[in-house]
Amino acid sequence: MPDIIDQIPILSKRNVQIKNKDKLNDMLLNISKGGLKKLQIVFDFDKTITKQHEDGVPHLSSFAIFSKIPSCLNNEKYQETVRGLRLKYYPIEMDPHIPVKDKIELMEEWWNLSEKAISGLKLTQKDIDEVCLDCKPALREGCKEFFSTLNKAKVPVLVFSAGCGDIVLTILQQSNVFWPNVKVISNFLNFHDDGTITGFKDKPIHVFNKNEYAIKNTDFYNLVEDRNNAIVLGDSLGDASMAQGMEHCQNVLKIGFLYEHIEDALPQYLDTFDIVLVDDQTMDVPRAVFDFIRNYHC
Ligand SMILES: Nc1nc2c(ncn2[C@@H]2O[C@H](COP(=O)(O)O)[C@@H](O)[C@H]2O)c(=O)[nH]1
Ligand SMILES: [Mg+2]
Repeated sequence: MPDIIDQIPILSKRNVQIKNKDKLNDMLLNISKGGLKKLQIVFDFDKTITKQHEDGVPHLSSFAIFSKIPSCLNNEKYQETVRGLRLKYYPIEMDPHIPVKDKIELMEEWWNLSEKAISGLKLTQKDIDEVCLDCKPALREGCKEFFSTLNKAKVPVLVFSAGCGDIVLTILQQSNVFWPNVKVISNFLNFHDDGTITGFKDKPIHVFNKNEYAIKNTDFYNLVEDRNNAIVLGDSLGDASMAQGMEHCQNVLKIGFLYEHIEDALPQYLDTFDIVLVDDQTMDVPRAVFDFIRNYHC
């Protein structure tokens, strides 16, 4: 069996952690044999397409960016509510000692209360455009090049986010990475004619239900029906299940970006992701894996 991992030098870097090299080797071989015509890529957005931190300063999530829109910023009640929610629920989301099954109900609570908090706010797409330009969240180094390569290679890309879909889409557009091959599934806002938010367009997508329920019967699902290999990239444990809704996928390579609680969280990340990137704010490893698949000749 050819040793694929050794043929991708970057996988030997110190911050690249792999629990089961044989499994990864098989996965890389099968995906490479399938080639690009059988491949699809699913990205989480917050702290996956965007960086987790910039010189140690944590990056804003799409909901945090949303809350900086003037009509949100000046709404004391809204600010107090979302600040309190984030203080209560974010530590739970990231706590490596709380089992995922115990987090699900709490994340549902967070997203339902978030939806309640934003209902009644009044804003326009211009507000969203401006706050994204002001906050200008940094994409991971190499992300723009990676998205351009995937577009040229006609590989379908899904950006699957439990964040605020209107913010996510606007950032992708402003960053010039919203290519024709890219689809977004996220919590898009529903508006009254007068610009008042009535809630999310669909059932809330939180970090632990980004799977089949949200992906079935979408444009993306129909687009990738004959693509049975996937690469899934995320920063939260729940992101590893993003391709769960595509049961036709035979090989799902999961790449996890770990930055918080590294020591405590690493064992769980190694059990969940095939490749764990410790404090890596680039797309270097995913691009090297993709290049290997693209150039593979059996
Ligand atoms: N500052 C806030 N962050 C929030 C809120 N609700 C969720 N979140 C964060 O968003 C990401 C999900 O986005 P994804 O693109 O990574 O799926 C999640 O990790 C939460 O921490 C909120 O109300 N305020
Ligand atoms: Mg994320």
